[in-house]
Amino acid sequence: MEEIKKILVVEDSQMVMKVIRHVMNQEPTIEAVYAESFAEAKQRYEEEQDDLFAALVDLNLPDAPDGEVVDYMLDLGVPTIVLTGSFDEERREELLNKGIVDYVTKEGRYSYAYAVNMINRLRKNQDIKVLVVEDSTTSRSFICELLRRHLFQVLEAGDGVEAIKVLLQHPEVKLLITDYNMPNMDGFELVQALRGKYDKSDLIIIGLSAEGQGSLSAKFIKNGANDFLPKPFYHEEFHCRVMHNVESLELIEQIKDAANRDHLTKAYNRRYFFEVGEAMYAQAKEKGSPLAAVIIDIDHFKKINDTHGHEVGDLALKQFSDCLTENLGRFLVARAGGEEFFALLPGLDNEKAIAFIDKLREIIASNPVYAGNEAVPITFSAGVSNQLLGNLDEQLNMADGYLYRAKEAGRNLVVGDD
Ligand SMILES: Nc1nc2c(ncn2[C@@H]2O[C@H](COP(=O)(O)OP(=O)(O)OP(=O)(O)O)[C@@H](O)[C@H]2O)c(=O)[nH]1
Repeated sequence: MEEIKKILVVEDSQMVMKVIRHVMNQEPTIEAVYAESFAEAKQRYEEEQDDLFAALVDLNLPDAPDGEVVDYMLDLGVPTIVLTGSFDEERREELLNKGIVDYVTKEGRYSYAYAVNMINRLRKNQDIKVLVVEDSTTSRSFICELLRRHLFQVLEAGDGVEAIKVLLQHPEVKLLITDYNMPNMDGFELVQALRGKYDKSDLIIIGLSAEGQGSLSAKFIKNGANDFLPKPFYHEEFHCRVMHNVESLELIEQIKDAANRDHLTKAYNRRYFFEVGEAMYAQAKEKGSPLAAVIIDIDHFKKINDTHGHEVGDLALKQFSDCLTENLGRFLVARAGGEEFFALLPGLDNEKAIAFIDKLREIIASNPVYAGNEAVPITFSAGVSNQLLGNLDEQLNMADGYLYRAKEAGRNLVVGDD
């Protein structure tokens, strides 16, 4: 389950507070702590500081009429979103320069929903790595500061060559922001080099083009960047562009997950298993390297459903699946259907694969599922085949034959080629 993070909301108007509470209550992963005055905000901060990750504060409070609560939060290093009754261009500029995350005018339900969406964004940003590629240290520091303010994990590189090195060390980077004009390898060369390896939906690239170089923007896109941003830009322009691209990537990931993963357990599904597995099979056959195909089937699963109900059955499937995914981490594992799972273990001969799956059998057998306070033991039987006969289907058929023998022999057993 996702960790719940806390946010401090400071607002003196009862009516506004009611709407915010309502919108916040729809967010299961964020818990709000409320304060109605500056004094109360200080108190809440003292109590909750270790769990707080951001604050949403009203600019004008009866005991802090001039935005003192904003300075207080910023001084403590709390990412702060400001709520204000009226839009004031000068004030907005001043606050953004001070280092607030965002500025939201109280204009109705939509603006509170926007603020909560921004809070959610901050929460998710903490897990996203961004690489900033820019040779000018001033400009690089500025961009990095903007990103850090939005809680991204930020990495830096001074040119394209360095960027490629950083990416190799940190393959989990999701967003790359690159300047055009740089020594050794410029922005276009970098984008071209990266697009050979990373798809647009694996790594977002935003190109920056300097003033007076308008045509560079279009060229960035033509070379494979997801987006561009002409310099100089406003804080909000930059953040909106980043947010828009990150949200698109997350949507694509959701679509990929819906296509590739099983709804209940979130493990890969049968379709994905064959898509990736057939390529692994072909590669093993071509290289003559070992590949173990495993079919894992929970024992007497029907009895769990019949005795404890479908909900406990579902819980057992989820726990079982999580345990498989965790222990088979570097291998391909999928829920083939019902209580049956497939796995492919490249690099392991039959003996090693059996030993590996047998260890997993012991782990599962010693981790019961709980139906209330009652421990319900779970065991599985498995068949393991390393015979690369004709295709992956045939290899799985062999493994299925062994699984049948394991069930026949009394279950809670692993059977392989020997
Ligand atoms: N709760 C729950 N049950 C499921 C799900 N998918 C399949 N099942 C149940 O899994 C059970 C599988 O039963 P069987 O194929 O008879 O196998 P078994 O009881 O595990 O017995 P053996 O495999 O012979 O050890 C059926 O009762 C299905 O209804 C699911 O998503 N959730």
